[in-house]
Amino acid sequence: MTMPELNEIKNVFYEADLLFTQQQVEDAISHMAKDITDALSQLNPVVFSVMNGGLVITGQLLTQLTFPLQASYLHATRYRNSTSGHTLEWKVPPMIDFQNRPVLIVDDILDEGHTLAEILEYCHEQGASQVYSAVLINKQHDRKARPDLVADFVGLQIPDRYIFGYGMDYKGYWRNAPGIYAVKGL
Ligand SMILES: O=P(O)(O)OC[C@H]1O[C@H](OP(=O)(O)OP(=O)(O)O)[C@H](O)[C@@H]1O
Ligand SMILES: Nc1nc2[nH]cnc2c(=O)[nH]1
Repeated sequence: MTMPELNEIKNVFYEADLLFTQQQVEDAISHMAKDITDALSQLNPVVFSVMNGGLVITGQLLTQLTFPLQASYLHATRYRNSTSGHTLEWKVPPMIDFQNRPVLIVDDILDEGHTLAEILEYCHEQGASQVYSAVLINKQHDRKARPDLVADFVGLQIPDRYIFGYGMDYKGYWRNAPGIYAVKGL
């Protein structure tokens, strides 16, 4: 990336609106961990992180889930480093066999929900006994892939803005931002 583009990346961070601080996000993740523990601690689940965005939330959740589980990842993407969605592309399918076992899919954001809906359907088709979903962020608007599409465990609600931080990117950058930020004007 050339310098002017890197300047754009820096400016996006400095001009963004902070929607949730690091402390608020950490509190939300702890609440999710408690609810997930109540629901799944006796079920020996397989937990799949949806790469790339699920990386940070999954890492922080896992150390608060102190019961037997197996953790792995899958990689499905719809946005490909841009700010609008395309068709879902499977880059890495799940690599742990979850036949007749409960599955928990962990992702950063439920926006229109096409990504999550396709992953959940795939897990049902492949023989999971139950399929649960956890997202750090639910984006509030009326463009969901299905009107009834909600995740089982949700950390925070946001308005209809394009956000980054805590695993979510702006043009491939700022997944490392320590809070939830909305891009100015988006
Ligand atoms: O609800 P939707 O409208 O389907 O969007 C949500 C998905 O979009 C992002 O992934 P993206 O495809 O950008 O890949 P990434 O995880 O590598 O950022 C995010 O991590 C979710 O998986
Ligand atoms: N980074 C990021 N990825 C998304 N994928 C779907 N919605 C969003 C969003 O608001 N931000």
